[in-house]
Order: sequence, then C-alpha cells, then structure tokens
Amino acid sequence: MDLVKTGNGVRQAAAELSAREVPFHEIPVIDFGPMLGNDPVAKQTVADALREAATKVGFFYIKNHGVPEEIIKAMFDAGPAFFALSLDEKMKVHVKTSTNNSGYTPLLEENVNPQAKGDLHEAYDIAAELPPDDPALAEGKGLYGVNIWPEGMPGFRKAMLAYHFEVLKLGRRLFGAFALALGQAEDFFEPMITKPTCAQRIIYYPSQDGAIDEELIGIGAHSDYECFTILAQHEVAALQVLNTAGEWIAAPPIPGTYVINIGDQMARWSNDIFKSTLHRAINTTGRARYSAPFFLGTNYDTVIDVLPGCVSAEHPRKYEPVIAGDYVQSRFDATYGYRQTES
Ligand SMILES: O=C(O)CCC(=O)C(=O)O
Ligand SMILES: [Fe+2]
Repeated sequence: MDLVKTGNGVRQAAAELSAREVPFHEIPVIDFGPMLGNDPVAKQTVADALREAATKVGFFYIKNHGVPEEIIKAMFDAGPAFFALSLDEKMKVHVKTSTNNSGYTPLLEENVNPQAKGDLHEAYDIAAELPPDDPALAEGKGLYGVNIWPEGMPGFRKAMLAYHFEVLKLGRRLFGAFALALGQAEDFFEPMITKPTCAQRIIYYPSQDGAIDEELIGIGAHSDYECFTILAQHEVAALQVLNTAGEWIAAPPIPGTYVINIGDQMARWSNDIFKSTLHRAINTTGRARYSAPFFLGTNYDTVIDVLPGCVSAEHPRKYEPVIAGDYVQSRFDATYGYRQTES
C-alpha cells in the first residue's frame, strides 16, 4: 500500500477517490493491537485497514487500543459530578475565563453549524497540559496555556489528567498508523508532535423528547478541525455519520472501543484522500448522554501542506499550506460566537 509519486500510486489514489463515492452503511472496526507491538508486518495490516476506512468512511472504531478501562471509567465517573453543579458554580470556570479554550461551555453557547440555532450540550474542555515552566506558556499562543479547573473538585482534575496522558499515548500511536497509511515511515509525524495541540472535552447531552427540530440538536452537522479525534462514548447512543448518499449512519457505542474520525487538518494533508466526514449527535434516549472527544493536532507551528504523494494531474492540489495552530484557533473562533463579538 503506497500512496506515492509512482504511476501506480496515483492510479490507486484516483481509484480510491471514485471508490469513496460509494456510500458506506457501516463503520468498520479495526483491531489496533498490533500498533502496540513491534511487528512491522502486523502494523502495516492495521495501517492498510485504516487507509481503507479513511478513504471510504472517514470514521472507524478501534479495539485493543491500550487505554486502561479503569482510566476511562474514572473520567466518565468524574465528569457528571461537574455537570451536576449549579450553573453559578459552573460559570466560575467558564471557557472565556481561560486563555487556552479550557473550562465550561453552557447549553447552546456553541454552534458548530451556522445554519442551526445552537448545540444542545454542555461541555468541559482542557487543552494540552504543560508544565508551569514551559516556554510556550509565555508565547501567548492560544492553544498553549494553563488549564483551568473547578475549585474543590480535585478528583475531577485527577481523572481528567490521568485520561489526558493515556489518550496522548494512543494518539501518538495513531499518528504512526496514519503515517504508514499515507505511505510514510511510522515516525513521519514525530517531529511535528513534540508538543501537540489538543482539546480534550467531556460533553453532557440532555435527552430531547418529542418532535426534533433539526436546527436544535445535541451537536449539529460538522467536521472536526484537527488531525483526528479519539472519541469515547459512555453507554448511550447519539452519534450519526453522513454518507455520500445523504443518509445518517448510526455510530453507537461499542464496549471496549474508541471511535476515531479524521479531522480537517488530516484531510488537508492528504488532499482529501482521507475524508473528514460530517457527523452530528442527537440524544433521544431519555437518558443523559456523556461522550469524551479528544481532538489531536500537531505542534502549533507545524505547517500543514498537502503531501506530494497525494497530488496528481487527476487530483490536483486542493489546499494551500496553513499553520496548524492558527488554523484550529480560527475554527474555534467561529464556533464560540462570543469570541467574535468581543474583540
Ligand atoms: O458526542 C459525540 O458523539 C460527538 C461529538 C463531536 O462530534 C464533537 O464534539 O466534535
Ligand atoms: Fe465532531
């Protein structure tokens, strides 16, 4: 599997582009276990499956991901305790009070779909957790900053951070698998993820009853901004993924798995050979839903430019280079409407 400059590689890319127009009806499950080991042949098998999913669906589940179940459970136990606080308490750590998009976002304050009325969820975010003496903190770049935390909830902080560092390990392995899937060496992205930007959130979706207004749902149709997203779903189903026939395909929780989806940065890198697929969440289950996406990008200053192997006469360059951090920040600014009216 090689997405390179050779004639074969280009023909393969073109074939994949037309193949992905065939609408998917299910989201593949990939056994990620080999990426935790040292067998290059087994790793390439994972990368091949990833490539197939990335070109045709843009979403896949992974099992045997290596994140300890008790760390995931502790995060999902701690999150609801925060959302159960009074609104006054939660507003003390409003996301606007931080410099790095960390903190609380109340119901309807985000709007990922400009055609909609707002997203029916609450969320708590943290960004990259850096040591207090990290020089990046002094540079004032929005995505590197000091994470804020609710007062008097040390258990919440502890659980979120334990989760943070475990998922980062998985994220680094995923970068390796993506590199192999793009025909690069496994360590291709490593110099670009020495201080990766990221957003880790836990989201609370209240259940919606009765007739659903499609402009007022848990999270409106959107694509993610970073390289990829590592999504943990806690028990309750709500996520849907749009296929090329315009059908919403359910992506329910599967115990022991993560949902991985390609974000817009990876789509840019691959010149849209890897799809950043629209998705949304609607919770009509009658139960509270919690999910925890971890959006992982590269270092702030990495220039994201289309990989040469992803360009050909039939598939010309679609994107100009962007600075990774500036790109994500501009997308955040569009989502958090209040930021635009403020400055
Ligand atoms: O909660 C989910 O299942 C999806 C969340 C999501 O798509 C997002 O936060 O970008
Ligand atoms: Fe998303």
